[in-house]
Amino acid sequence: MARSKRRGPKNTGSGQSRQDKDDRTDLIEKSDMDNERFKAYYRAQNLVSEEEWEVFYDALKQHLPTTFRVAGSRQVAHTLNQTIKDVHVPSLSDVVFEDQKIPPPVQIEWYPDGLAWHFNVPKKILRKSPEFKKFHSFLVFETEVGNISRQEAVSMLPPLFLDVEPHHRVMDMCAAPGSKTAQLLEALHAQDSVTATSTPTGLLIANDSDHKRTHLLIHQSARLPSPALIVTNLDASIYPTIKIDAPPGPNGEKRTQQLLFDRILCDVPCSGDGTMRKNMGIWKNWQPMDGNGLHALQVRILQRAMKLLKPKGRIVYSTCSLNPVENEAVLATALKANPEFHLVDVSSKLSTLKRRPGLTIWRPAVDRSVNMDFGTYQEFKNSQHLKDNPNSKLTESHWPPQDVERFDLPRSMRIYPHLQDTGGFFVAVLERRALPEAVSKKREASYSGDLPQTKKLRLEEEADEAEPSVAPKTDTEIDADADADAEVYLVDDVTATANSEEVDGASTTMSASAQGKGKRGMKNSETNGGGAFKEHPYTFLAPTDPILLHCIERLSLNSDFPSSNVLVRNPAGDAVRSLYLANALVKSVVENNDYTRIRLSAAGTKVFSKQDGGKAASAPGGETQFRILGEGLPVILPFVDPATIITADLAVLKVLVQSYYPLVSSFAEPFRSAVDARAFGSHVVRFLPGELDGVALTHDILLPIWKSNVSLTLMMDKKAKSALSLRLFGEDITTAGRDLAQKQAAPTSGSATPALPAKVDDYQASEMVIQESHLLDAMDDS
Ligand SMILES: C[S@@+](CC[C@H](N)C(=O)[O-])C[C@H]1O[C@@H](n2cnc3c(N)ncnc32)[C@H](O)[C@@H]1O
Repeated sequence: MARSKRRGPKNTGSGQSRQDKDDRTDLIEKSDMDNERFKAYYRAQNLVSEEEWEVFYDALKQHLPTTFRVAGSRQVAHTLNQTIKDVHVPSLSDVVFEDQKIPPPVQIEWYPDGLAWHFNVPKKILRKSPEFKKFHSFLVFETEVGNISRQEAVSMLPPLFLDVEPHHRVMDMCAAPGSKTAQLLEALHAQDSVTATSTPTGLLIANDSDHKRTHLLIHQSARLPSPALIVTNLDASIYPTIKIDAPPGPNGEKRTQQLLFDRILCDVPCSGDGTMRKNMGIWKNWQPMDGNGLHALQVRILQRAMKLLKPKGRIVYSTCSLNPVENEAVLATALKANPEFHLVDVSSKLSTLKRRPGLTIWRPAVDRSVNMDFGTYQEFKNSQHLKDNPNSKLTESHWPPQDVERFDLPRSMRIYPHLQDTGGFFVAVLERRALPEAVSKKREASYSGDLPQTKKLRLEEEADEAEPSVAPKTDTEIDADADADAEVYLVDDVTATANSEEVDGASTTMSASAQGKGKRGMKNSETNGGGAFKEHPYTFLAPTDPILLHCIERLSLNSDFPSSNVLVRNPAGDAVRSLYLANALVKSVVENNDYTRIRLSAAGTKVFSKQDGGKAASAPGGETQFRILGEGLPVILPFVDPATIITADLAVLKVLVQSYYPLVSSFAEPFRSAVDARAFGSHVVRFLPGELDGVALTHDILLPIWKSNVSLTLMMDKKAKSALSLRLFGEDITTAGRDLAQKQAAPTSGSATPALPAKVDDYQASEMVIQESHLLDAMDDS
């Protein structure tokens, strides 16, 4: 959604605290949910028939149901979904609150495999009904660990239409805060199992021009650690060319080629009026010029995506706006300029999704008073209105083109709130035609050495050669822009999104080049907060690096471990603290590009970390210890020698969940001897399916532990531990959970004593507790 600072609702996405939510100033009475300009504008656009208008308008005023998606790998998701169906739904089916029967959650009909749910229960009931309170805790904890994603139903659509596969090269151009990025990552990792992640051969670049929001994106994506993920912080409308390795030249010389994408998501900044049911401030502030002002940026982002796409590739363009100027008008302009693209008929996909076809007739409003007098741009151009308002930024592109029929705009999809009780949304799927055979052959020849090696081929230019495009900027021009901007990035404290300018009264985004040149009265009220771009460099360790070899040996990784794909991020390029794993394609991107120009915020995923603090940091012999990170384990697991994995049962898991540092001697055999025989440091335990006191573990769970001299620690952060406890034992039996329950039961009793004393061995407890924070807030931006 658009991030207007001047008006409209504050983005209520991730990062907002409960306190903030309670303090919301955009919550308004139903009687105030009315806006004459909105009515006049959209009635005239004929979004729905006259008879349907009232139902449509009334639906915008209704409380939006809570929706969530069961995330994670396919198997984990199905297991958790079954728990919701078999345990939670039955327990919520007979809830009566203040004499009213409260309906349980139901599955969203159109979402594949029934993995998305919605329920409409007021907050008061979530807080007071014991059954819903329990369900709510379950949702909060599972969201925390990444198994559930709270996301608006309609916001789940774009990734579904993108059809991502594990080998795809995927770009999410406007990705923060990242709910759709998470879906795309899941699709890349579709081959993951319950216990281990696959390493996709493709990659996902998640980009956002807002520096702070990019970091939110990194944080969110830690829930699905992936060696295939890159995060960048760039203006998508001038996204630079990314280079990767090409097959070597005839004499073995190194060559590069442009990275072109199979799939691109353009979930562009927009006026966001489809989110009115959630962002109620829009009722007060809506005016038609918001969409007019964003149109040009939306076109530029879509056209840049078109330039970055492979032949036969697919783009999904989406907004949470109802405005045709931000939707069909953008498509028509971009399709006209790029005739090698067409809209795909996706009417048979998600067949139960109720949708309306894209419009072919619309009229922009030319001022705030919703003046819609001009049916064509020509009329507007010759009008007295334009003579009186010579600074109007409205262009031909805001109106339907004369040959509108040729773009198949009805193939795009409009989702209205009254159709299936959701927010409003717009989605379109675009495809690029395949290259003519002659060009494909020429390209292949270029890599097998048939062409002079001096002819460094730009694949993008070849595609253009085959199918001349009338795009407004060439790649070379865009590259030149980006080059010019690179210097600016390093000296100016600015971000693209943060610096809004007024275009016909609308808040919109300046291009990075406009920012750099200090054009047009830039407001700099919100900056990237971090000054110049200050990310550390990325250095791949040599496979012979002693610390890397030490990690491989101590953690018993097999020879398949891609030790040449391990990178570190510090000025010296040494393995001092954290080690990250990237797949081959991510490595190729990192190694072939200039990061004074490309603001690279993250690459790959953190897998090992130095064990911190005092004596715990080094083994009794004094050697430095690295540990497998909890979130890194699924990535590393395929390479861990199975013989080194310790097996245990549910009883062991219960003790490890209940207390921080149980003594090795407190465990029953055979686990005690198995652990006793192990060295000081990081190990992996496989908890086998079984039953304990009526609790069933239905599939293997693999978790990292740390063994010190006499005790063990489960290496999970507190919240992940609580989520596991709730899922397995139906209650939070962790020390933190018990403390909290005690405090809640006796709020005035002062210091709460844990029901089970935590056993602390000779190494300091504080050194052993891992404080890997996760964002509490769910990702609920659309
Ligand atoms: C609709 S939101 C994206 C929501 C996101 N796709 C999700 O599902 O969580 C639009 C995003 O575009 C970003 N943005 C605005 N202008 C941009 C630009 N020129 N280039 C890249 N990102 C931009 C904003 O910071 C915002 O995060």
